[in-house]
Amino acid sequence: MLFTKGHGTGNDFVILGDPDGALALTPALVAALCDRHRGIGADGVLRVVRSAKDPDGAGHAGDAEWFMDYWNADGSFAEMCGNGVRVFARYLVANGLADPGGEDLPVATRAGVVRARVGDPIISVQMRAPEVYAASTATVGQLTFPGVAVDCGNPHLVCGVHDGLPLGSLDLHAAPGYDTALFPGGVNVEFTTVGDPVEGADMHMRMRVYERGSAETLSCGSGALAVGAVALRDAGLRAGVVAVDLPGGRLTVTYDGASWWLAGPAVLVATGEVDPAALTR
Ligand SMILES: N[C@@H](CCC[C@H](N)C(=O)O)C(=O)O
Repeated sequence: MLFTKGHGTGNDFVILGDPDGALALTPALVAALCDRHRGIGADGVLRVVRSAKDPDGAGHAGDAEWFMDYWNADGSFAEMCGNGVRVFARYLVANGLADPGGEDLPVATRAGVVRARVGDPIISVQMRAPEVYAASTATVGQLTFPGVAVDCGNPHLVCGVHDGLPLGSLDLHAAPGYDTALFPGGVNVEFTTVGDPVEGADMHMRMRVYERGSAETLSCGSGALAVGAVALRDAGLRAGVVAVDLPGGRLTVTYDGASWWLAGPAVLVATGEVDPAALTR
């Protein structure tokens, strides 16, 4: 099985080209590929398949020829992956499957069609509008953090960390506690503090994330979008640019009053061949 490895600000993916939908991908195989000791190692898998060749893709395709079939490291599906879309677009262009100089590139996801603008090294994606919809809390050990639920196509809970508590002091080795009635399918939990002003941005946030299905990751694009949406809302801004710093680097969220954009680097680092049978030995 041929694969490509790529990442966006350290959120890393095994990319499997499967244009005609011939690959029998299972949760067990995804988990084995993502295993950092016995497999290739990644936060998730991106299967690159023609929308028309995948039952899920066909239902979400619109004008998008390609469907991002995204799987978390534990073998579960997710509706959206903001870093994944940018890496997916990089893969399409690098492999001659899409024209970098053309119109914004439509990509079908389980949360609908998003549009990528491909630069080097930055790829920007016009994302589905985030919806801030409920107050909730997350717990880490004995600490409880108030937060807000945000729907970015996939579920997020954005929690502010206050009282001078350093983000780095949170123990995110285990999943934070959350309200399972509000998030029956699980949730990605973001912890944020306000950063010092940075040039070119109206706001600057720092965040760490514990991802549903993947544990703590170095970056989460849809999580950054959720954080940007909450930051602008809390500041009473109807548009603006939010720089979001994560352990893996900086993402930029821009709301121009009509559209939401997520921007950051997307890099392919390796190609190779893996023997699926060897993964389970
Ligand atoms: N890292 C991704 C989000 C991946 C999906 C998430 N773990 C979920 O289950 O919703 C991103 O960059 O958005």
